[in-house]
Amino acid sequence: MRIAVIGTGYVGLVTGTCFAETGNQVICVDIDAKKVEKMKNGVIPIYEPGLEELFLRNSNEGRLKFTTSLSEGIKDAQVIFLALPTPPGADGSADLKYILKVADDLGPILENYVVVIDKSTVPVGTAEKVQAAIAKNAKVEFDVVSNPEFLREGVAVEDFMKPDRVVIGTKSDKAKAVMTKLYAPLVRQGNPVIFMDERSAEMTKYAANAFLATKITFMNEIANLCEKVGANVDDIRRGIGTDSRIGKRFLFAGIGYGGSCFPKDVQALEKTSKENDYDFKILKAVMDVNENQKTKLIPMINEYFGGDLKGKTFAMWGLAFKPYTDDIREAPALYNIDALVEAGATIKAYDPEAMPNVEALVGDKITFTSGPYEALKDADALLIMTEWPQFRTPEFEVMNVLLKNKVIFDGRNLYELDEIAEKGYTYYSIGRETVNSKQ
Ligand SMILES: NC(=O)c1ccc[n+]([C@@H]2O[C@H](COP(=O)([O-])OP(=O)(O)OC[C@H]3O[C@@H](n4cnc5c(N)ncnc54)[C@H](O)[C@@H]3O)[C@@H](O)[C@H]2O)c1
Ligand SMILES: O=c1ccn([C@@H]2O[C@H](COP(=O)(O)OP(=O)(O)O[C@H]3O[C@H](CO)[C@@H](O)[C@H](O)[C@H]3O)[C@@H](O)[C@H]2O)c(=O)[nH]1
Repeated sequence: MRIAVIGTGYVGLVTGTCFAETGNQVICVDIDAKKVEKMKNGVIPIYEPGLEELFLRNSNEGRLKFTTSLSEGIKDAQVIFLALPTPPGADGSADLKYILKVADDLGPILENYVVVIDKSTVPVGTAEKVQAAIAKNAKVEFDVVSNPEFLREGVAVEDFMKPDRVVIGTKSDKAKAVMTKLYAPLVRQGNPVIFMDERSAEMTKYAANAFLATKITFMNEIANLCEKVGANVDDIRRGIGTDSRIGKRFLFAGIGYGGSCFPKDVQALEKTSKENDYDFKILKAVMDVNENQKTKLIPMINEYFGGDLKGKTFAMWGLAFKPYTDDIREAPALYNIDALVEAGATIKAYDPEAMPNVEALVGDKITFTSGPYEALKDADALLIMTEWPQFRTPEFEVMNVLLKNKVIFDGRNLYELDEIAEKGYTYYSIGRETVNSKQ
């Protein structure tokens, strides 16, 4: 099949690359000329495990191409994916300007029947808006389909190539046939393609993200209560996660959810509810709890240092919003950097992938080190923001020498309490008893 993908962010690049890998001819279109030039030269613009290999193979074998020209990109395409940003607008609702601009531009240049696919996360009713925007100037038949994407950053290739399910919103039999053929190589037995109408498909995406954000937030609230009653949230997680009705995944308490999706999508769904005269109370509570959770370690840090952080130096391990990505959008680390710098502290940070992105954002507000141990030298404490696997089994003997105080504030519960007590550390974590080795 001949496929055009408009927008080469995370979703566009993974969609284009994976569909090239299944034997299609793919052209990716982006207005960012520098990025397109890079990709034409075989340079992948994001860090995503496993993607570069597929990107290079399919580029080299001529199945994956790049252009800045929309008309060149969509020429002879049978399907056009819209993988464009839908950031929060001033009022929190998803801003559709990128999607509707491309829809406007597509109308006059379509030359034959095509299926236009909304891959972006868009509010209910967007497929109808896209349909109307294209129809204003279209001279040929076309269908607009809602096909939300459920991939997670860090495991995006795996999620895309072996999806739990594919959701397709369309009432057109012609579009259904095209979509079925397109996804046939990706859908394993038992992992279905689920057809529904456009509005339900759009709503499914928000329901999935809001449900997962709520699940995490529920555990964060359980963690906050555990701290007050002297229980251990990790035991609670194991205790409830083994109930198959609850499930083991997305029950990890921590310093809140971040990333480019959960925060904006929960906000957008709440906005949709409001616009439709529905008071979605849970979502408001989820946003409220998550807001506080992100800087949950700050009061603990203040408690330890007697409320004065001026002149203190903190080593920060992890900056990305989650491991295996360089994405820092809504990363809890950024909120902690702001709070600590505001309080007069200095930060030395290390992240295996995300340092260039943070540097571009915060400049010399903090310093960066070439490895995790370099960050510890003369630091008053260690803060853990992201659960990169290399932080899980550190050389405590090396740490003992470098850190000024044997104290760790861990936003990701990386260490067992008895292990850390044995090493002589004071250890603050989430939803667990504080290990106090100060005396
Ligand atoms: N990032 C994820 O993990 C993820 C997963 C599922 C769904 N989504 C959704 O997918 C959508 C895209 O997300 P993303 O993270 O890939 O976005 P992104 O912001 O990383 O990238 C979007 C790309 O679109 C390009 N663009 C903007 N206007 C354009 C135009 N007129 N023509 C061509 N290109 C244009 C930008 O230059 C950029 O490269 C969003 O709706 C998001 O909510 C994201
Ligand atoms: O038990 C958990 C699981 C996740 N998180 C946090 O939740 C956020 C999101 O994590 P994750 O869902 O793994 O990453 P994303 O790449 O943002 O993926 C989410 O957002 C995408 C964009 O919509 C969807 O496609 C995915 O299905 C959905 O999982 C991160 O800050 C994680 O640290 C926790 O705190 N505890």
